[in-house]
Amino acid sequence: MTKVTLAIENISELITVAGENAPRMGKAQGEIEKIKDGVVLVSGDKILYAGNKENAPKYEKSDDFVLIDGTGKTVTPGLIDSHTHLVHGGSRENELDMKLNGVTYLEILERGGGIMSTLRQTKEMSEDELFEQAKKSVERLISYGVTTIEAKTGYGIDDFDTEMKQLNVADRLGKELPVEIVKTFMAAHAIPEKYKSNPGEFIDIVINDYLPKIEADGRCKFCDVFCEKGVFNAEDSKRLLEAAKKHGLTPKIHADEIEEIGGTKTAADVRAISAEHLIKCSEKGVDELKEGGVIANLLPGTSFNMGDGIFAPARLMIEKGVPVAISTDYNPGSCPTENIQLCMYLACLNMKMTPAEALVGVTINAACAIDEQDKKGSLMEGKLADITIFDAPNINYVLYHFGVNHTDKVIKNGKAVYESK
Ligand SMILES: N=CN[C@@H](CCC(=O)O)C(=O)O
Ligand SMILES: [Zn+2]
Repeated sequence: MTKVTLAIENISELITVAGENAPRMGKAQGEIEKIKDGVVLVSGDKILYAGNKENAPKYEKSDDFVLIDGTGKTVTPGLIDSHTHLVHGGSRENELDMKLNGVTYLEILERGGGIMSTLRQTKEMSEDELFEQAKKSVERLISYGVTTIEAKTGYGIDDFDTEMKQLNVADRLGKELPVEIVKTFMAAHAIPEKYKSNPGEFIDIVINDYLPKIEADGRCKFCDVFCEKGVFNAEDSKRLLEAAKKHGLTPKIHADEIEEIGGTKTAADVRAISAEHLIKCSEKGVDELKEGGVIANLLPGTSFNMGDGIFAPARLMIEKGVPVAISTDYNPGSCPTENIQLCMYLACLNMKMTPAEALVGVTINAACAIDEQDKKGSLMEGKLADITIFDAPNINYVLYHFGVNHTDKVIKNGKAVYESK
C-alpha cells in the first residue's frame, strides 16, 4: 500500500477543479464542484486522492506523516500566477503623482520613464541585488497562495546581458525558493532608444541574434512581445513570434492593453498559447481568439491601477467560449502588487466573473496558459501536490472579504512551505 505523507481532513469546502487537463471555456469555466467534508491525501510530491470523505481510501501513514485539520477551511489547487514581470530593479512610486495628475502610462514611457526607468534600474543592479528584491516578491506571492509563477525578461531589451541577468535571477529563485518559475523571453518589451525610428530593425536583432542564444540557453519556454501603439506593431510582433516558434519557444503576446492594433489576429495567426491584457479587445478580437484557440490571460489589477475604470470584456469572452486565465501582471509600473486574491476579486467586481470562474482562471486555465496542465491546476491523483488552504469556509468568502490575505497554508510538491502567523 502506498504510504500517505500528508492528509488534509474535515475540509469545509474542497475545490479540486478535477476534469480534463484542458482549458475550461464557456459554461465550464464556472462549473466546479464544491465538496463538503473533503479529504486530500498526498504521497510524496503527488496527490493520491482528493474528494469526498466517503470515497477516501483507507491508508497507511508514513513515518513523517503530517495531518492538517481542514475544519473551517477552503482547499484549492495551488494558485498559478501565469503573467508577471517578477525580476526587475527598483520601483516607480515617483510616477504616482504624475498619474494622479492625468499623465498616461504611454506618456510617461515617451518621456523616458515607465519601462525605460526600470530598464536603467535593472541594468544598475547586480544579480544578487535583483535576487534579494525579487525574493521578497516571491515570498509575498507564496503567502497569497501561489505555487507557480511565470516570469518574463524585458528590462534589458537591447542589453542582452541584462536580459540574461533577469533569467539567471528567475532561475535561482526557482532553485532556492519553494516555487516553480516558468520563464518567458520578452526582449521586445519596449523600443530601445537607438531603434526609435525603426523598431523593426530591433526585431531583426532579436530574431537573428537573441533567439538562437535563448534557444541554446534552454531556460525559456515562451516568447512574448508588447504589441501596442507606440511599441511594436502587429506585423513585427508576428515576425518575431513566428521566428520564436522555430527556436522552440511558444508564443505569447501583450495585446490590446491600451489600443487595439491587431494583436488578437496576430495571436490567432501564430497560434499563441495566450494573449495578455486584452483590455480594449473588441468583439472581433474575441472571435479571433476563439478561432485561434488562444487563452485570454486577463490582468484586472492592471486595469484597476491604470485608474480609468476600463476592464477586459471577460463576460463576452466566456460567452463566446474563450478560456479566461487571471494573473497579477506583477511589475513595478502598471501593477505593483503580488496580491493575486485581490486580482481575483477585481475579476469578479469589475469583469463580472463569478468566484468559481476566477478560481478556474488562476488554477487549470492558468496552468494551460503556461502549458503545465498535465501536472498542475487541479487536485487529481498523480498530479503534483501543490495546494492552497484558505482560512475561510468557502471560496466566495475569500473573495468577498477583499483586500486581505486569507491564506492559511501553502503546500508545494507535498510539503508545507507557508503557514500564516
Ligand atoms: N505593458 C507592458 N508591460 C507590463 C508593464 C511593465 C512596466 O510598466 O514596467 C504590463 O504587462 O503591464
Ligand atoms: Zn505584462
